Amino acid sequence: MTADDPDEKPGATYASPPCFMHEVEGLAEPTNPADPVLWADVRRWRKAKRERLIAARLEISADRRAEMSARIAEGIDAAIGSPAGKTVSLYWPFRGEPDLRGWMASLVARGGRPALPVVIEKGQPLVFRAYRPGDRLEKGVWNIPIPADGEEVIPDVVIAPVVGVDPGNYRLGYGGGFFDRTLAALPRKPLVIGVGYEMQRIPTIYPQPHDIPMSLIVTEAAGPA
Ligand SMILES: Nc1nc2c(c(=O)[nH]1)N(C=O)[C@@H](CNc1ccc(C(=O)N[C@@H](CCC(=O)O)C(=O)O)cc1)CN2
Ligand SMILES: Nc1ncnc2c1ncn2[C@@H]1O[C@H](COP(=O)(O)OP(=O)(O)OP(=O)(O)O)[C@@H](O)[C@H]1O
Repeated sequence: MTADDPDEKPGATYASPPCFMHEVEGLAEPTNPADPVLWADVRRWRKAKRERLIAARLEISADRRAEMSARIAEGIDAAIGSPAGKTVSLYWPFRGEPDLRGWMASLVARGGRPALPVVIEKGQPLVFRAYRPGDRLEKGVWNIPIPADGEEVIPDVVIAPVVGVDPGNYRLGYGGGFFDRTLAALPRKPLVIGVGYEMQRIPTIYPQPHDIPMSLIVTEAAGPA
């Protein structure tokens, strides 16, 4: 492995990696939150991994992304069955995420209740607002469109777009910690479906104590796993 290896592990960019880093790889237990040095390494590694994964995702053609989004929508249907009466949080796609807005319309047609996540404040949990295609949107944090008027709801199902995902169903997101913080704070845990492309699967995100695994993952290749 060289310092340029895209799969380098945390610390690998140093001439002398911190001596404990070899213990991280393959570690089944969450690492120690009280160890700030280790977390600093993981955070640095995640930032670099995130950037590479987002760049790779944006290189996929829009047509191919649309095809994969359609397969993912089928996989979600297979996973949740009838959505009638269920509140399902989706997301407004950005940075090449699967576009499930067509599926959102079919959700409404089948009696489901879509919602979108809203960042109220950095460092705080997300809230979810009811949203149906055509409802008024406004610009939220990072310019992500959010429902302007929707009532606040608690979702039964949360569809979470991943930047990366590992075999333990741990999600690498954009680095705000929003989904983890939100799941930790919700009164009842929803079914959390991570969605992404096969190319976003990675061997580990180096899960930390704050990382909450998703219930299942749906990609273009396979249904629920
Ligand atoms: N489409 C979509 N909407 C979503 C999410 C998502 O993952 N996808 N979210 C899921 O959580 C929330 C937004 N989360 C975000 C978290 C961080 C950044 C962001 O730009 N972060 C900085 C770095 C932050 C840091 O490292 O401290 C950046 O990339 O420059 C953007 C959105 C709610 N809405
Ligand atoms: N339940 C929580 N309580 C307090 N802080 C948290 C919680 N969950 C995550 N965080 C903090 O959020 C920050 C970012 O976490 P992480 O790298 O896991 O983000 P992410 O999952 O990639 O981002 P996102 O969910 O926004 O897409 C970390 O500093 C972490 O400590």
